[in-house]
Amino acid sequence: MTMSAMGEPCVLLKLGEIVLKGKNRELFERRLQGNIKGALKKLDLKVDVRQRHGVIALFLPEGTTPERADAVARRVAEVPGLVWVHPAWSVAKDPDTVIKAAVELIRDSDEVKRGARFAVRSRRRDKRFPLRSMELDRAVGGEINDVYGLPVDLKNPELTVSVEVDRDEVFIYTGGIPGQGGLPVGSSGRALVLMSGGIDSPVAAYRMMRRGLRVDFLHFSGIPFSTSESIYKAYALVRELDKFQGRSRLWVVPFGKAQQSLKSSGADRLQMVAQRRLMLKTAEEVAHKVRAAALITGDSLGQVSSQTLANITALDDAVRLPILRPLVGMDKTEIMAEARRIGTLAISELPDEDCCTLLAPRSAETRARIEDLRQIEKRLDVEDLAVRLADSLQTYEIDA
Ligand SMILES: Nc1ncnc2c1ncn2[C@@H]1O[C@H](COP(=O)(O)OP(=O)(O)OP(=O)(O)O)[C@@H](O)[C@H]1O
Repeated sequence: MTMSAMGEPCVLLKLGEIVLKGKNRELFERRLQGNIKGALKKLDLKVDVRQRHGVIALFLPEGTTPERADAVARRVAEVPGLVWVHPAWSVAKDPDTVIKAAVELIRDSDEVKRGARFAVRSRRRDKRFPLRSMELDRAVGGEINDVYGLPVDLKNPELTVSVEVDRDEVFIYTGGIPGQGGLPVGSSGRALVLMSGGIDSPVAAYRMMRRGLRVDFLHFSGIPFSTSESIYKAYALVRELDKFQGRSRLWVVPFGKAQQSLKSSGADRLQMVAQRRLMLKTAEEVAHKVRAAALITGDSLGQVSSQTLANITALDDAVRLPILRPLVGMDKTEIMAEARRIGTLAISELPDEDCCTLLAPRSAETRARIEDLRQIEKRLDVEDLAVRLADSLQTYEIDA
């Protein structure tokens, strides 16, 4: 399709919750623009990012193919903060041009070939345009109906032609990709995700990135008593999640010996909760180093024995930083569906040797008493151990 005579290829982005922000809306918008530019770096295409009222328009170089524009749209749709991403055309701001462009826009589409039912939806962000939305709908729709003979169906159209009158131009498009919603990564600060190789923690990370947190990832491996497999898995997961924020970092703590010490100190039925408390204490030390203001875990209430209300209370007691648990009220099936959608499920389902099961007792405590845990920790000088573990970190920078 060549439409260069009538306009420029672009991608129109609809902002999510940012539009509800008051005074600092501009800050959010600027951060979102930065994140979008970062996401597009690898595509090697000169993209001109322009902020409009409630939308962002990405102008692409003249002659950009629709396939290339789609690739830009798909990439940008991964950036949190946007609700819709539409590959579009920007056309001159006068009714005749808009009508012609709309007719041309759909000329080669399957819907025209099979005589699909259609509707035009117009919107004006600039009220000075000579036609009102309804009049624009009728003018564009009438012409499409004349030229192609498509039937109009306003209730349940198979093809929707959208026309948006903006400050300097009019955008027209037919389809779009749903965005991630949420807020721009970084607008809520920074947090540290406790990242196992399982299904839940990557989803928890995604959920909190979408609420505006930039996250670092921390993985505990059973090394030296297990292989490096779980590290590869954590790395693969972080690589997959990196599309949502960019420049991700994975920190790995060899945890096997510490687990062994807990076992030797007679943790017994409390081994799992004691391990998790030590992980959290270590994570808190790491959080201070990377300036993270909260910890994130994939806990979901009642899913496994360590996630009873009593045990969660015992975990919260281990640290001062807030522990965010975005999956706490989600069912496993819901978590799995989301893991599939964000691309982490297949990686999580690969086999590995999780450090937690390494020294798991035959029956685990579901009602851990904080006093008992503190006793075990005192014998081990656990605070000092957490500091030493946090010092033994290995880093992996991800540049997906
Ligand atoms: N080896 C680990 N490294 C880092 N964090 C861990 C590790 N094991 C557990 N966690 C943290 O504790 C949470 C609960 O882990 P647990 O194994 O009890 O439950 P889970 O439902 O299997 O979680 P996941 O599916 O994320 O492994 C995880 O979501 C994660 O945040």
